[in-house]
Amino acid sequence: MTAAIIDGKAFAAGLRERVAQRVTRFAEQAGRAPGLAVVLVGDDPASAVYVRSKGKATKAAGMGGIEHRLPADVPQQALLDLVDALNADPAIDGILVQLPLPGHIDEQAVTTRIDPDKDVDGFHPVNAGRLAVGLPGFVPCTPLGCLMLLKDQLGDLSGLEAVVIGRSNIVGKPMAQLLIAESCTVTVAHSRTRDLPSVVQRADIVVAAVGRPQMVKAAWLKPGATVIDVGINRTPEGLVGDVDFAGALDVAGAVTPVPGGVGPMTIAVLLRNTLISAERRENIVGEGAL
Ligand SMILES: Nc1nc(=O)c2c([nH]1)NC[C@@H]1CN(c3ccc(C(=O)N[C@@H](CCC(=O)O)C(=O)O)cc3)C=[N+]21
Ligand SMILES: [Mg+2]
Repeated sequence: MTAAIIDGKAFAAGLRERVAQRVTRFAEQAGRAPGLAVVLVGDDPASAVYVRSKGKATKAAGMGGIEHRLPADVPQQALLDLVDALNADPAIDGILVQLPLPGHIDEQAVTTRIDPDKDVDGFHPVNAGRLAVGLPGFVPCTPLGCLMLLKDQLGDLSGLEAVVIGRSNIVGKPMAQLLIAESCTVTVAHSRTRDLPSVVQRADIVVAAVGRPQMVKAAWLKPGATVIDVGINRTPEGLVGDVDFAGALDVAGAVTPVPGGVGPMTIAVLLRNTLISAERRENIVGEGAL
């Protein structure tokens, strides 16, 4: 048996195209483009690469992208002051402060300073709360991108057994909330889980977000399972996910590759969230499905 390879890169390109269509209509009605501010502190090369690709995608979608670079030793107060200024700027619809931040800066303090209605990352506790209770808000880009791929692959998810490996605020917890809302039976596994192989064995859906290269073994999977690999691990052998991809191809029903799976979805959903923020802020009803 050979699993289907879920083409996240192609799905993301389609989503970006649909976003760009709606951006055109937004700009006609609002007299301006949606604006996304990306803040990068320090000069970590991997972060700089992500920020650059976000900037390119933003412009390709017809949006305004404003990049703010601050030195690695910037005082926390200066970063908070910048966030305050972006919160108050009517041309800015979305604010993203690239994580991780240097050790002297309290990430929670920064994330919580962003206006929840410009928080296109969905990291603010108000947005986490909105997701938990089913109110409209911003959903973190990576788990929302995973959900889009799952629904595209499987249709209705109701009643399926889903296992999320990882309990981060950025991926694991919001992923679990989204799957609960789709009426899956959800298990969240983590580093203290006893007998992870047997937990994964019952899953129709596996979302792996642990950050450990090829940690999820093919032998753990239920035959036909749909496997979403959120891991992006840089190894001497190149970029690899959290799942043994080659092995999974023989057992799974469908699996996302790394690269070309979840990663491109993260950026496409960021553009979607920024467009939705702009439409809400200008009271414009978007037309055309996303
Ligand atoms: N506030 C904040 N929001 C984020 O969304 C955020 C962040 N901080 N910090 C860093 C992580 C990482 N991240 C990725 C985005 C795109 C790819 C992506 O496009 N990956 C491609 C290419 C990978 C490559 O070649 O490096 C792929 O998987 O195919 C990956 C990772 C967003 N992040
Ligand atoms: Mg940190």
